[in-house]
Amino acid sequence: MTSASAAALPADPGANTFQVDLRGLVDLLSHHLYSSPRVYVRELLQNAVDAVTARHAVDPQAAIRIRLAASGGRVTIEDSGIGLTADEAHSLLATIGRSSKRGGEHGLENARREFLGQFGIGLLACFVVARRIRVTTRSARDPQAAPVEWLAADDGTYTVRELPHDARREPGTTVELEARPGAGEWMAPAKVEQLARDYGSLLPYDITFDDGTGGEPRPVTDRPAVWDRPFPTPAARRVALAGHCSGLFGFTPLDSIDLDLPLAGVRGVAYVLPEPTSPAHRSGHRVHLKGMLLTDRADNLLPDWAFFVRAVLDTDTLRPTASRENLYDDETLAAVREALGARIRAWLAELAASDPERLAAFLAVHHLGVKSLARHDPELLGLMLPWLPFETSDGSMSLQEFTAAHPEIHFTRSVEEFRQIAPIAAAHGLGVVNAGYTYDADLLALLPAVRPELKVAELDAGAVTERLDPVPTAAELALAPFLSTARTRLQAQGCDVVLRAFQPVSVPALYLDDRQARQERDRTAALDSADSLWTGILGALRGSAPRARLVLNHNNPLIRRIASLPDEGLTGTAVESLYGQALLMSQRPLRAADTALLNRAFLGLLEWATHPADALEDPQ
Ligand SMILES: Nc1ncnc2c1ncn2[C@@H]1O[C@H](COP(=O)(O)OP(=O)(O)OP(=O)(O)O)[C@@H](O)[C@H]1O
Repeated sequence: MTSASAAALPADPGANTFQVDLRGLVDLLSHHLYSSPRVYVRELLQNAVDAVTARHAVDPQAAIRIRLAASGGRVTIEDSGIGLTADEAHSLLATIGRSSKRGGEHGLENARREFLGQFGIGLLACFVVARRIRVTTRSARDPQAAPVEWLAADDGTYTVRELPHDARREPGTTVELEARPGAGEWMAPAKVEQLARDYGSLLPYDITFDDGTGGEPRPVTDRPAVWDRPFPTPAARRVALAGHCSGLFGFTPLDSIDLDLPLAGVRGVAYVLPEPTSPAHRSGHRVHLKGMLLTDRADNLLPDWAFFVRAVLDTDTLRPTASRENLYDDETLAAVREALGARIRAWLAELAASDPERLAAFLAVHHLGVKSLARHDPELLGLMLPWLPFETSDGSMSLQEFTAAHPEIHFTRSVEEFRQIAPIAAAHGLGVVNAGYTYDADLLALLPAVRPELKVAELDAGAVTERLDPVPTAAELALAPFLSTARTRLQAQGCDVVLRAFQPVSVPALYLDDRQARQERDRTAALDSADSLWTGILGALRGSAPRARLVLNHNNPLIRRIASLPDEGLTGTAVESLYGQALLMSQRPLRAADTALLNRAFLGLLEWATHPADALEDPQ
């Protein structure tokens, strides 16, 4: 019996060798490196595939055979690969971190190009589920070498012994695992077959599975990948891809996008999700590395904006992390990510040019994703302008349609502001776009870069007031005393009062302001609570910016009645109430002064309404 740690002899006889506690190491792997014991099936398949690849390089005529079997708490995998001599078994199988696949002039690079394994820890993964591993092997490189049996236990001990020549006549390797107590479920035939298919369906050699019931072995591999299969028509291909997607991801895709980057050795497909999904949601993509499934949860494969697809692909250039469960985030991955993003973007452009109906169906679900993408891509925005929906004062439509009627676009920054102003602005011929939704303000800001003839401006109080019909001079003159009372009353709120006639008649007053007016209000509020130094500075800044305005609607009967009230005190209270109501409708935040005014006006009206009738009569 030999200790695993003793296999690596120190170069200097005086030096000591690290001791490895195999159980501790296996615990570390199973709890901190691998996400699940299931990876042992992948490691077995991977070693068999690599062994066959190595055999093929020295003996291209050799028959290729990889057979996986499971029954009675044991899993066996047999390959017609390169095999091992007794010395190799000592040195490679029992030395953690040693791999034959990094040999040669270009070491690691070589391993990555030709083989799936490279780290020299794969076999250890089997100890996560097995208490004993038995390898019987015969070398193809050294036909004179006897077959070898390597037997290892999870306490870190192993034996190597040579077998008689007829114990194994053909080169190749058989690895047999015996389940650890409690790990039997991972070696149940159905589980092993399912895992083998999941990991190995695209591996480059035919692999079979035998469940030990005496039936025909079943294929594990299913090649070529669906995206590489020939189909009689594009429609037949579409149907096959849709079926593949629902089997793999559980949804029927809206469409599929071929992901083909020959230079980067990437082939695959991105399936468009049929339901809207949050931009914050990161889809898990399935990545195969030289056929072997690396992960079904890759979240760094596509640009963030491509959250509306789930991809499955096979690549031979990207690198795995040591757990072999994710992609190593290096420059190659960044370049591939960008190129895949460009591919998805090109698909969008093709759709816009050739199949508007499908594009419309896609945008009905995923316009948010496309908007997010177009924010940084004026060309794409230009391309999508006829299609991307916006909420406007003329209804939901594309900006292209909207600008045909309104070469000057006014937009509101909040949904509330839009709800309040848009119907009134629209009734007076002003085109307003609601930029309160995600990304819309960014897109409007980018619009002039795409269509320089368009004017885009934030909706301001002045622009709206200008569009509302002025009141005839005679009427305005007659109401001058009322307007003067109203202005005096709202002076302290920093609000002007104007009289206009507008639709709808039911709205008595409109509270309008714009960003500058808001800033001015905030400055005044700060002034009220500032100490004397700041009072001076803030005070010096005050006054030049436009103020908010309360636009009273001369068409509204209530306004006309209030304007002709004989009692100046009651008129003031009514004006304050109108201001408060319009302010509430605008959903602007209330300052302390506004809350005080609302309180005062409300109580004043209650006071008036509940006053005894005789008290209303002239005390004279
Ligand atoms: N079926 C096999 N046939 C021939 N040699 C094998 C076989 N399985 C393992 N080996 C040898 O044992 C070595 C160690 O295997 P192990 O699975 O631990 O690591 P690896 O495959 O080299 O790298 P990784 O940790 O990335 O999987 C391999 O490099 C290979 O030389």
